[in-house]
Amino acid sequence: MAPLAGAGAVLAGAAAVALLSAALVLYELPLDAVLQRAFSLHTAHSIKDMENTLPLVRNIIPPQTSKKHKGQDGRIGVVGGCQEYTGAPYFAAISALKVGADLSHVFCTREAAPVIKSYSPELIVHPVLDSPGAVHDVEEWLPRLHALVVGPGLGRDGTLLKNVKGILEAAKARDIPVVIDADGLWLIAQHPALIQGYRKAVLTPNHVEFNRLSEAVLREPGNGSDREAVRRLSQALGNVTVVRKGERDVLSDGEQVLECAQEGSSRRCGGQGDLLSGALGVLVHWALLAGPEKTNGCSPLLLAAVGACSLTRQCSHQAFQKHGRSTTTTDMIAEVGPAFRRLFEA
Ligand SMILES: NC(=O)C1=CN([C@@H]2O[C@H](COP(=O)(O)OP(=O)(O)OC[C@H]3O[C@@H](n4cnc5c(N)ncnc54)[C@H](OP(=O)(O)O)[C@@H]3O)[C@@H](O)[C@H]2O)[C@@H](O)CC1
Ligand SMILES: Nc1ncnc2c1ncn2[C@@H]1O[C@H](COP(=O)(O)OP(=O)(O)OP(=O)(O)O)[C@@H](O)[C@H]1O
Ligand SMILES: [Mg+2]
Repeated sequence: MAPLAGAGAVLAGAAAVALLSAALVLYELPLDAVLQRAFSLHTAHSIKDMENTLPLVRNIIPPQTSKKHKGQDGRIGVVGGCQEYTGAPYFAAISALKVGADLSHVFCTREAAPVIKSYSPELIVHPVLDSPGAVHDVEEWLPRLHALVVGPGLGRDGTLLKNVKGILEAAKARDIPVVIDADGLWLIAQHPALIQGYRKAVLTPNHVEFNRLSEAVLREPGNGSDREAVRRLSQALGNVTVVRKGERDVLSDGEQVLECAQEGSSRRCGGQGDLLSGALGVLVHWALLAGPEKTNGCSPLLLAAVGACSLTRQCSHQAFQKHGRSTTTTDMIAEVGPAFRRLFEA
């Protein structure tokens, strides 16, 4: 059970109010889910403050019918995968499929491709990222993709980062939603203008990545416990959605600040963030497709982020119950289906 869930819980958290100068409302949600919504005084969302968020996430999930064709529920591209890191792009791409995307592509370096292919026949793997024509090669696929997840296992090689810069510019020109994670965030810290004001971007920094971005963009060290810091970073980037992962995930579009404290686990094995970014790729596509009547005026990207954060933590919780200390990200991916059903379809 999440620590703040309690009987009839609709409380104001006084300390948090003081800290945030904001209203903090706790909801008791089904399945022990606790999501806190905290809004800055600069916005007036009092009615929305009272709403639960998970039901809105449920609203954006496309119905499964026999009338659809392959690809309709999502064609996602993951940009990452190099000599050192082949697991991360695999985790992101397979998670996108397990959440419900129909097709999942990986754009990686030549030598990473056979390795990633060998993990799964379900992924479409393009060995293009270190080729001279990388930007052009990926650009050819962009019209067929609904969202890009940029960064898992990318590494920090200068040539690769230059290619990814071009790919990001091409994705923006086509208005394709992008989730930026891991070494993609390293690139953004070097070139914040790349993403400045692009409202279809979500950044998913961990503790270290958040601090690096804060230093680069705000010239201030990120304060890990300060929700305002997440809002400030989002605002400074022109309201790009920021998801700071941690003991609690803090999410902001520069106006609203949400917190996800879904019960996860104490296991901190690598790859959990990659699962989150892949899941988010699909959910961002679904949320944008759903339209305002389904999202009830809430930011679709924030809703998608709430969905991905809750799901990742629920996967962690379920996997840990079965495997304890030996839990790995592969065990969490096996829980995506059951966790999704429990959170969003029960
Ligand atoms: N199987 C695979 O292929 C995987 C590949 N991956 C890929 O690896 C690439 C690099 O990504 P990354 O996240 O390891 O970043 P990086 O800048 O090297 O920092 C790491 C260091 O930061 C610290 N640290 C981290 N969290 C912290 C915290 N909360 N609080 C405090 N400190 C914290 C900690 O340092 P410590 O101080 O413990 O030595 C940690 O060692 C990227 O491409 C990614 O996608 C991963 O996705 C995993 C699975
Ligand atoms: N201290 C914690 N307690 C509970 N859950 C956590 C904690 N830290 C992170 N998480 C959860 O773990 C998941 C991944 O976050 P993390 O900070 O490990 O990302 P990451 O470092 O990018 O992971 P990766 O190893 O994939 O790169 C998120 O769902 C986050 O909510
Ligand atoms: Mg990561």
